[in-house]
Amino acid sequence: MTPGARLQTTIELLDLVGAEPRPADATVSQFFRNRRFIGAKDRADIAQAVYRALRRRARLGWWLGRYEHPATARAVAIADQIAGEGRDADAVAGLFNGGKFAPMPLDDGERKLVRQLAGHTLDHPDMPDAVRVEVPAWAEPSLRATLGSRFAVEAAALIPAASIDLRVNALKTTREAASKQLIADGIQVSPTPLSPFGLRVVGRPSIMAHPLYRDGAIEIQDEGSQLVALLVGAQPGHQVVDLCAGAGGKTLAMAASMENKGRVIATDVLDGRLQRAKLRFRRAGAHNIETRAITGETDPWIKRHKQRFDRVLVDAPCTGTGTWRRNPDMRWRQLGPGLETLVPLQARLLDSAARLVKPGGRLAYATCSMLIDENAAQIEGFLARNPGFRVVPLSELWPATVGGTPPRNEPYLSLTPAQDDTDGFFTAVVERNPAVTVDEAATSDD
Ligand SMILES: C[S@@+](CC[C@H](N)C(=O)[O-])C[C@H]1O[C@@H](n2cnc3c(N)ncnc32)[C@H](O)[C@@H]1O
Repeated sequence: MTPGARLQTTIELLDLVGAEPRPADATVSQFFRNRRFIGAKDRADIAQAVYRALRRRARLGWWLGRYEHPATARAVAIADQIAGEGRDADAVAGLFNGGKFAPMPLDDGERKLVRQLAGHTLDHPDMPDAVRVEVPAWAEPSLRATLGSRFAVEAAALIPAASIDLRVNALKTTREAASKQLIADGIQVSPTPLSPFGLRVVGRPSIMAHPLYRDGAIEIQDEGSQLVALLVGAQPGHQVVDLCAGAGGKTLAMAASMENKGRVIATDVLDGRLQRAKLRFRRAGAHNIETRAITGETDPWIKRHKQRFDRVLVDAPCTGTGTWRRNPDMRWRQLGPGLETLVPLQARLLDSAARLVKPGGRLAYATCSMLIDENAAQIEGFLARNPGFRVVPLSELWPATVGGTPPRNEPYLSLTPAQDDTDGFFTAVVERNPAVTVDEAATSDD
């Protein structure tokens, strides 16, 4: 492809990502599936340019606002090239020549924009803090409340692309053996610092084509997710519920901790996701998982299974603010429900999940959010409503589940990209008072 054709394709894709009501990665994959004639190198360059513009969207938008130019995909691409990449303004203008597959010539407004942007760099001292670190207005107050003086550092760490992490499936192999095989096959990996089952991949090689992936011996899973699943403390023989199991990533990790002994029930409101997860369970050799579609947190199945389970995980639907490194478009386009819907839903999920927990059993609550309203504030609200539960602090939990000492001496685990080089994750574990007998507790819960 010529540079002009690559730029035009980038603009088309930026337009589509903004218009399609689904996550950018789904739009990007579909776009290339429909254009198999685009070679691998061009595809990688175009995808990289699209993601780069999404990661800089606030700053590019700020420049366009400064020069009162509408934020069209063409203008975003122009600003990205000149202010973002430091390319010569005339050379960029020259790509808009209306040639075969190249972008149409610039209009008057765009020509003016090119002149105005010439010589500027992406950051500018007049930019508000939140723009500089790419935080949208809807998340800024909550993120500031959570992070305090670490706001700018943490938000900046959410901008670059995340590494690929693998979880080695202990049902099939060991971390050492998997690591050896991957390295022998030219995929550079190193052990993750916190998860004993994690490998961090260098670069972005294709993992899904590797035999270890096809055999279910490795899964793609952020180190943070691996830690969440470990902290649940599911042991061989336990009865476990993964209430919001989705694609089953954490279900599988728990099944591995249980060595296929005992039972995990994976529930979700989306049956399609559970059906797809089943294939994944099979590939991983996890035989102790049952799936069950539920209608929601008030499903009668929950009432019928009061106090039956040793461990219950609520990996709650959330804003996903901790995953912005992987999904940069999520900052700007709210595809799912907002905080005002999610916070009460999370509280209801917690209260319902609590009903399933045996005396002495544990309820783990996790989000991939970094907002206090979805995290510590939820647990505090839960404890106020459910005095029969106590927090199991990280100092007690970590040595027995992950092993070693926790990264910080805090009651809950709050992983962040700046501190831990993981996605932003929150996990709290609470335990039902073991002294309450099943009958008493069942009555008090009705
Ligand atoms: C964060 S995702 C779960 C990711 C999954 N645990 C994993 O590790 O791959 C949250 C899930 O909650 C599900 N969900 C949303 N509302 C729910 C409800 N009321 N009851 C149960 N699941 C719900 C969503 O369908 C979604 O799959």
